[in-house]
Amino acid sequence: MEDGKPVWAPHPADGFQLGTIVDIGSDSLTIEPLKQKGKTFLAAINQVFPAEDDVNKHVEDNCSLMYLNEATLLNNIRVRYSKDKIYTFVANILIAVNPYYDIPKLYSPETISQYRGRSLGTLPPHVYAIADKAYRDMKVLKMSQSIIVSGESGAGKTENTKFVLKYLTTSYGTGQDIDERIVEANPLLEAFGNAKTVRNNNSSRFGKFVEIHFNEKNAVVGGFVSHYLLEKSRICRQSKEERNYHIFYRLCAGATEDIRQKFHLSSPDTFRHAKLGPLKDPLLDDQGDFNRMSVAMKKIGLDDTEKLDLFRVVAGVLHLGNIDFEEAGSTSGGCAIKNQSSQTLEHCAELLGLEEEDLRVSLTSRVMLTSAGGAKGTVIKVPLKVEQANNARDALAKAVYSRLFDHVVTRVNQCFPFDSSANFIGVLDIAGFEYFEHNSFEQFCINYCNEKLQQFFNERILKEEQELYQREGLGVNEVHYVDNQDCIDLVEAKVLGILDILDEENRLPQPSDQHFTDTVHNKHKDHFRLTVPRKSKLAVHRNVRDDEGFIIRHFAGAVCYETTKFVEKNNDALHMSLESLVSESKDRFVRELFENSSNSKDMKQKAGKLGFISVGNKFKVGFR
Ligand SMILES: Nc1ncnc2c1ncn2[C@@H]1O[C@H](COP(=O)(O)OP(=O)(O)OP(=O)(O)O)[C@@H](O)[C@H]1O
Repeated sequence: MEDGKPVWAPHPADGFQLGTIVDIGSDSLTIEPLKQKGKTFLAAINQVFPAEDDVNKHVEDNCSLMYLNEATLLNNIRVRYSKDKIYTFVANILIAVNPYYDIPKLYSPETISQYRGRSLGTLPPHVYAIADKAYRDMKVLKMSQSIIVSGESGAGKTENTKFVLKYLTTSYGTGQDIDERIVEANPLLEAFGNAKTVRNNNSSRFGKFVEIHFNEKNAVVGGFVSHYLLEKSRICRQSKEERNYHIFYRLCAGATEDIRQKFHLSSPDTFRHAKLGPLKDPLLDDQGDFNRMSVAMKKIGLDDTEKLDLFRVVAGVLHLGNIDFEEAGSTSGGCAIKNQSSQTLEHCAELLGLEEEDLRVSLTSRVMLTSAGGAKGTVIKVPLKVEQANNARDALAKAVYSRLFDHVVTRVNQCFPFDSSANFIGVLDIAGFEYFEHNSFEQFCINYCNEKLQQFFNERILKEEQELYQREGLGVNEVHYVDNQDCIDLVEAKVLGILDILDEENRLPQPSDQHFTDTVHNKHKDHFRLTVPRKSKLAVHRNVRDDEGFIIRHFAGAVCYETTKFVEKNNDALHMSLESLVSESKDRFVRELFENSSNSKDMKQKAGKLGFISVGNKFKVGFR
């Protein structure tokens, strides 16, 4: 840093501030802000950085800055953002900042045609430039390519993913129906897999990898969507200010009178699973979205019967949530369905193709096979307590809805079939890093995935690039970065990892969140990445007891997880009586939802043995 020249220094409250150094201490500098003369503040020496000569000038690629440091990189993006230039390159990586409004012409057909066939860097940074590079690389290298989209919840991943799809199908499609179908599949997926959260009115609650397939002549021939675990807990419980999946509200708001009557629908506030969060949001138009979704369904080829099948099951899940139980008042210690719920039970049975009496029995008792004693293998019916029946009801709702979502994805894939393809361009869009005031098992799983993605980025960009520089003899100084393997091990290591500790807890005769949390702390007493909530910088977390939560220091920041319901949320098992009930539904569609599940038999066996199927473990396997 040169004498008298402006520097960037981290202000205690206002981010990096431009100022001059007025005094030098042993480990800190006194900075006088250029805009607030006299209001000096202290900053650590190693966090004060030289500023560019003209801080209002911006460059299209961060790599072209004279000084490369955290402050100059951020300032460049900030200056560009203020001029509606939301995209910035870092060599062949693209940074996008969410503008939260439609920038005129940014994604127009003219802009699409401008980027066609143009090398990276010849036009202003744009997501179209990345899509075109992927296409040209696929063509030249004759290899499939993938684009990874990563960022916090609400950063704009899904929107940019859609721009990539639109760009590729418009520029390199065959002008046939299929191009439009690939783009139109999104509203349907989003209706069933997205929800309003505190961060994002249209937050994807599932991860996806979308492949656009090309033939030998490099023209679009079809697409394929793979999805990763839908956030199931949302189906029965949402945090304050959040909603369930869009489809529940859209169906209530937009269904025709005929459908409303047939499916016994009314306003969302009459349904337990839809009324928790805000019913109305000024930015959400459930009725309009229902109409748009219906148009999209038609465009991708869903006929009326298929549409009604989907809606009927959604209505069934809504009614299921309204079934209430009370103590049976007999010596059995079990429970019964409340009288007020009898009509709901009837509706639910009708919509899901079940016998009302069978549903009643399966929700209030479970069938078990004795495994010991003289009567080995005898079927006995065990009455459920109110709490257990509530759990069984919710487990059924989650199972039915998530199978329905699997079906939606499968059905979407049938809309853009292809016989063969030469290569594909894949776009990975998974739920972004999340941290709230209160974080639970969902945030834990999502952040673990993002930790894995960050590791991939570290390996691919930082490690491999540096190895290449070394091999080619470029005297570039080594860039040190924080390896996050220790954080990943903390979560996924065999036996000692948090996910395995949680699975172990689920297998105990009387699992508890407190015992699980204590075990995590005991097994990782001095782990750099793990600490007790008391150590949080935020007062709200300091009230959380040691056996009620833990803090993990993630690559993107420390997150305090409250472990209440971790054990319950980690268990995906549906008791066998309910599982067989729905698998034998009179309704062909419902029956097939359960028949078609790829590993349902395997799962049933596991659930039978352990009474437990691990959600966390599914995440772990999914992201290997
Ligand atoms: N380029 C853009 N132009 C205009 N609006 C945008 C753009 N990118 C994002 N948005 C707005 O921000 C909202 C959130 O973006 P998006 O859903 O893509 O975030 P996300 O990163 O996928 O979040 P999540 O991880 O929660 O799914 C969008 O619904 C849209 O309103």
